[in-house]
Amino acid sequence: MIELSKKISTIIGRTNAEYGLIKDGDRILVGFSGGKDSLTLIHALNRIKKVAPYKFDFKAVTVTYGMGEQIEFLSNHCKEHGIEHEIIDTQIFDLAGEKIRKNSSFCSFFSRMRRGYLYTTALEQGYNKVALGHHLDDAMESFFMNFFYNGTMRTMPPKYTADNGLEVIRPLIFCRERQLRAFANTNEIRVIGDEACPGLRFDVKMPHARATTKELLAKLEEENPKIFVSMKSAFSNIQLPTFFYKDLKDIKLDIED
Ligand SMILES: Nc1ncnc2c1ncn2[C@@H]1O[C@H](COP(=O)(O)OP(=O)(O)OP(=O)(O)O)[C@@H](O)[C@H]1O
Repeated sequence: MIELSKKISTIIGRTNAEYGLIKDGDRILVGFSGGKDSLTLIHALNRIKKVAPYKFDFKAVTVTYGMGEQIEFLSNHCKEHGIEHEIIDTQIFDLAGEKIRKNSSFCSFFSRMRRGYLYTTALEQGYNKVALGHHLDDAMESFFMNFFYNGTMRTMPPKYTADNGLEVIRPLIFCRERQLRAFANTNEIRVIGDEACPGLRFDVKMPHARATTKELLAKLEEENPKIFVSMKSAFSNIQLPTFFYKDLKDIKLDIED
């Protein structure tokens, strides 16, 4: 029996209600890497499916990169818990070797390619939503990485509509990473960790921006335990006219990288 903490259930329930993430009749394709985040996501959706007054379907989909990944245990895990699972085998890894220039960001390359496969599968199989396992730490790290290194202020919305019409939802966006780690540990479920990151197999320097940003935020949180509460509320309290725009019409509205 899977134990999902009251805290996680409450946060996801509230996010779902406030942002209208899951609706009656939805068919949701869930990106399931096998990591602790998307693992929590599939179990949270399984729980909601059992108790919600509305009906929806979901399927966990794992994209492999053609690196000889051994992930049958993920299918077994899903089967054990009555969760539909599909593995999409790709050759993204080979393609990456040709496409990625030394020191360019392979993380975003893999993420874009993977998203392409998830979208195509969702559209081909009649799913209307794609769910991803990003959490609050991801949103904050992404914001500060963009702010410090890419000269832009952007993060990850709980819900948006992609150009192809699919709605992308992030039910865990207000959960803290440590809560998701605790979920996997408490339930003693085998997860795939950072060692599976395809970037580790390339002869290039790993990008340090994420690690540096993570450390910085952890240090700041030690000094100010409420920092994530403040950052979270700042994300829906943006005072645009106080920035350096000559004309607010210049604001870009693209959501995806
Ligand atoms: N190989 C994959 N196949 C399908 N979906 C994936 C895959 N890798 C990542 N995703 C989806 O994209 C989300 C964000 O990916 P990212 O690589 O940032 O994962 P993460 O922060 O390590 O999370 P997780 O613990 O779920 O792996 C994941 O939570 C998952 O929903």
